[in-house]
Amino acid sequence: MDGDAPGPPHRRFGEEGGRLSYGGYLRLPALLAQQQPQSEAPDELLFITIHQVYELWFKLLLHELEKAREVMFSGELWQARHLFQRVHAVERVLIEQVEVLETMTPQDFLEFRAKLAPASGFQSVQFRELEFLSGLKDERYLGSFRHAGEAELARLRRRLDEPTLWDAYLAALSQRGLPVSDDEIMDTLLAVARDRGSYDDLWQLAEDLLTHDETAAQWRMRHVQMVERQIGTKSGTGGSTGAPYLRERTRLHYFPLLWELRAWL
Ligand code: HEM
Ligand SMILES: N[C@@H](CC(=O)c1ccccc1NC=O)C(=O)O
Repeated sequence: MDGDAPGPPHRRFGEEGGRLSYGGYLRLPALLAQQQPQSEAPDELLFITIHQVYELWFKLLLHELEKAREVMFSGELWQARHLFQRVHAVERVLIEQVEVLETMTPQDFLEFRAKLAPASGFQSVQFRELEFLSGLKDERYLGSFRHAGEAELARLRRRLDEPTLWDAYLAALSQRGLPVSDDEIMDTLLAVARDRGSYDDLWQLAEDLLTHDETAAQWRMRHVQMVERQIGTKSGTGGSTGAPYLRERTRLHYFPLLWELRAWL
C-alpha cells in the first residue's frame, strides 16, 4: 500500500483539465433548493420530495414514450421495444415508491393537508400529458388547468392534437400491409397473434403496450389504496369525491382493443 487515497492507480480519468463537477453537472444547488415546505410539519419534506421525484420520472417517461412513438412510425420496432423495457422499469419504480409515502401517518398528513388545498394531483400537467400521449384523451381535464400557465396549457393542447402510441402502433401494422380500419383492426390483431412466425415483432410490441397499460392501472390502484389509508372517505383537496372518483379511474384502459383481443383468441 502506498498510502494514497483510494482509487485506481496512475492518472485518474477526468484529471486532465476537466471543468465539470458532480454538483455542477447535476445542477444540485438549484435542484436541492426546490423543497420549500409551507408548514412546520415534519413530514411535509417527504411529501414534497416524493412528488418531485414523480415529476422527474414523468419527464423521463414522456421523453422515452415520444421516442417510442417516433420509431414505431418509422418502423424500427426493435428500438421501440428497447424503450418500452425502460418505460416498464420506471413504471414499476413509480408503484414501489408509494410505500415510502405510506410511512406517513394520516395524523401527520393532517398537520399540513389544509395548507395544500386547492392544489392536488389533478393539476399534474405531465401526468395528464402521459395519459393523452398513451391514448386516453379527455379534453374535459383542460378545465383543471385553468390556473396553470399558458405554456402548460399549450403543452396539453398539443398532446390532444398529436398522434397517440396507439396511432403509432396502427402505422406499424399498416406498414406491414395489414389493414387497420375500425372494421378490420380486430381481425388484424388476431392475425398477428396467430401467426407469430411472421409477426412476432408486432405481437411483442403489442405486449409491451399492454404492459404499459397494465402498469398504469396498477399505479392507479396503488394510489387509491394510499388515498383511502390517508383520508378515508373525505373529499379531495382538488374538489373531487376523493377515493370514489379515483376508483372509477382504475377501470380505464389505454388500449382497450388489446384487452378485448383476449376474448377472441
Ligand atoms: C397522501 C398522499 C396522497 C393523497 C391523500 C392523494 C389524494 C388524491 C385525491 C383525493 C385525488 C383526487 C383529486 C382531488 O380531488 O384532490 C388525487 C388525484 C391525483 N393524485 Fe394524489 N394523493 C396522494 C399522493 C399522490 C402522489 C405521491 C402522486 C404522485 C404524483 C399523486 C398524483 C395524483 C394524480 C396524478 C392525480 C390525478 C388522478 C386522476 O385524475 O386520474 N398523488 N390524489
Ligand atoms: N389531493 C390530496 C392532497 C394531495 O395529495 C396533493 C396535494 C397537492 C399536490 C399534490 C398532491 N398529491 C396528489 O394528489 C388530498 O385530498 O389530500
